[in-house]
Amino acid sequence: MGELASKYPTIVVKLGTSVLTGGSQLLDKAHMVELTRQIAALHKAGCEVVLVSSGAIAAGREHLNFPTIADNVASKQMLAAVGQSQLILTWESLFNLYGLHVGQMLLTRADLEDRERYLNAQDTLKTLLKHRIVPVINENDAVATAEIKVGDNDNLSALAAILADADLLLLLTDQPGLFTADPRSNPDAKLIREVETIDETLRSIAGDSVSGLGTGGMATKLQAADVARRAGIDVIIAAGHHPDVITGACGGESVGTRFVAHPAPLDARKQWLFAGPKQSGSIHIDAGAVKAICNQGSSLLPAGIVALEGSFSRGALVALCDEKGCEVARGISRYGMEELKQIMGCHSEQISERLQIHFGPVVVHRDDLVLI
Ligand SMILES: Nc1ncnc2c1ncn2[C@@H]1O[C@H](COP(=O)(O)OP(=O)(O)O)[C@@H](O)[C@H]1O
Ligand SMILES: N[C@@H](CCC(=O)OP(=O)(O)O)C(=O)O
Repeated sequence: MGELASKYPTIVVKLGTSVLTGGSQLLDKAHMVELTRQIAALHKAGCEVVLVSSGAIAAGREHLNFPTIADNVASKQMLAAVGQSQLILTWESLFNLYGLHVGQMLLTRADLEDRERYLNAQDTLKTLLKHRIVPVINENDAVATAEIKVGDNDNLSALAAILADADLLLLLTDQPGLFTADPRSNPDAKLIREVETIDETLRSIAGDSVSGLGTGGMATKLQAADVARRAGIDVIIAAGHHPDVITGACGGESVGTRFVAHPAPLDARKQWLFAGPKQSGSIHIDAGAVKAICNQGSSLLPAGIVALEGSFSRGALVALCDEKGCEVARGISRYGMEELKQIMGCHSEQISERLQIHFGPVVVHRDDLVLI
């Protein structure tokens, strides 16, 4: 590596709308130059850097001179369609200052849900990196409907980090990190420097976005951190306006809130399982099954099922919930909802008596299961 030393060979930097606009209604181009300079320095030092850039909707509003339009999905999709091209033009011209090119990748959940499409997206991303082009990722807002949307760029950036096999996910926002409460409404809130586990208590302090600019606030950043650290990726949430924040974070300086990567990360297929598809239903299981799955590494058998929710077919991703309704695991069901209605609560040997076609004694195999 060159003069600048980075602890992390592959980095995903996510820039929220709050950073790109500096809280205003306009893209803050001067600050975008500053962010580009830092990314280019890392690039020069030999790092692979992926950018997840929000700001399409804000850029569209600005480019159309703040039009009076209906507040609905179609209007937002129009703004995103106009703004995304402005945004990518801006990034391309800024990276050109440093002799670099960008490559645009617009993704939706549908691109990541299907394992083959996921692997295709991964190939494109890795080829861009191999050719030293800076991938710039955003959600494909212009076409994404609610059903196929990731919905926020924090979660999208965690998926991008998994796709890129990144070592660090850097979430840059308008706050110095995760606080003990939303600092906008709690002036006494304290910055949390390091997080080792993400649990319900931590989730309860991470609120939504109140600025009207961002999507998801700290709540989606915590979800993203959870997904990424389970994949063995360090995560830092920090202020996008902090001087040299990108180069500093990559050099190992203490900035913002750091989430330590899980010491025993999920393997590649389970990372995809946890991060890619949406659950299409829930299987409620009894206390014995919870214990077997969570403490003994067992598969789910029909005997432990007490109730079913939603509608899903064989091969779908489902949530496994305990008797209180809390999700304890997530996995691929080898039986569809209608088949499970007939075999729930029964012993595996009875499956063949109850179903004409059966797919083995196990409903969710331990290899297709991720604990929450
Ligand atoms: N515990 C918390 N610590 C820090 N910020 C919080 C917390 N809870 C909620 N927030 C809010 O999250 C916002 C950042 O998220 P968001 O508005 O979505 O920005 P971005 O565009 O960067 O994604 C902050 O402005 C803050 O008001
Ligand atoms: N895809 C949208 C941004 C969605 C989003 O998550 O925004 P943010 O919370 O600002 O990162 C856009 O480009 O406007």
